[in-house]
Amino acid sequence: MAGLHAACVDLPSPDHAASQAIAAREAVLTKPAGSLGRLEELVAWLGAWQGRATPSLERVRIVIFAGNHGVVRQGVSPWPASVTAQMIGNFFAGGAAINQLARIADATLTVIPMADLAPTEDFTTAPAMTIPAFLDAVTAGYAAVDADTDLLCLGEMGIGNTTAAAALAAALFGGTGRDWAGRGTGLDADGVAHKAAIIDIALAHHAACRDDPLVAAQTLGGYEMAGIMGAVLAARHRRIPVLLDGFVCSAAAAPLRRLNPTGLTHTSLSHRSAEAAHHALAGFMGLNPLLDLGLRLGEASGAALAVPLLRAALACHTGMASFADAGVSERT
Ligand SMILES: Cc1cc2ncn([C@H]3O[C@H](COP(=O)(O)O)[C@@H](O)[C@H]3O)c2cc1C
Ligand SMILES: O=C(O)c1cccnc1
Repeated sequence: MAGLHAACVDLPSPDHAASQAIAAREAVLTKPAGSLGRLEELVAWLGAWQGRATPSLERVRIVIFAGNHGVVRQGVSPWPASVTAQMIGNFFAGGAAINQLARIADATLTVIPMADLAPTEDFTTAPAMTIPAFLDAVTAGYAAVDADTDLLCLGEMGIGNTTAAAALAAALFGGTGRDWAGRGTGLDADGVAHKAAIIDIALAHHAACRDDPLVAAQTLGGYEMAGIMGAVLAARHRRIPVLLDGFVCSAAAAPLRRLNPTGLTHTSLSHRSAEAAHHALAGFMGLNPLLDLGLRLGEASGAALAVPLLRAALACHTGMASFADAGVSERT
């Protein structure tokens, strides 16, 4: 854990020369200054992390980490844990939402089943993972990042993982089950109240884990969430920009932000999930979602949907004429 902790604290910075070159070009394009709003910021962000004055979106990769959760036996999801493996089959067959969105995004899709889909321990009674199993999952996530990537989109599949994400968010940012539990895949109000109570039992049982973000992730997270954290860390070390998906993906990355206030500056939050606590979580993490479409799916769907937006931002930046080239008068 000490080695991982050090790796999470010691992080490279963005390439300011690249973002300055992008800002300089942006200033002479045929539009009022700043009129493309966040699209302009996105291009500067891509370039700063890629270390290129002309960012590229040739190699966009989507990676979904999948894992199972012992806490499902507490009745926190309306769906059986078997759906995790069945959906992996669906991903490979091309039948899931993410398959369609990956095609639209012109991105490769990789699905990584974690720990042979063995469930974590039920965290109401024991830590979700042992420390070695947690570190193995983080390492597997780290290794899943191809250095030859222009943009990494992350997502997850794991029945029960909105409960793990809520518990982890509570441990990292405070509050109780009621603050963080949401409907997930379709719980009713009674179901959400039960889920909140289960989270409170876990928080009481593992009170000490609140002091250490990595221990919180090991105790309350899951294998696929540890994989996401490892992938976000690898992307930072390799200076690859990352699009995070929804509530679960955000919670999985959150320990990096708690360990280093700049730990997620190479990430962008693709969307605000309909999972109620995502708005608060994004606020604690200093992330401002790009899209707000009422999605509550996970499986990297929001991240994939934001890729065409980034492509649009980049097309404007690279394709627009300057005032001088187009013969358009500049502001008086
Ligand atoms: C068919 C199906 C496809 C999914 N794709 C993503 N999820 C999403 O729902 C799960 C989390 O919700 P909860 O905590 O309520 O179980 C995760 O697998 C997440 O990726 C799905 C869920 C289902 C049922
Ligand atoms: O936003 C998410 O990550 C999410 C929401 C509901 C179900 N699964 C995932």
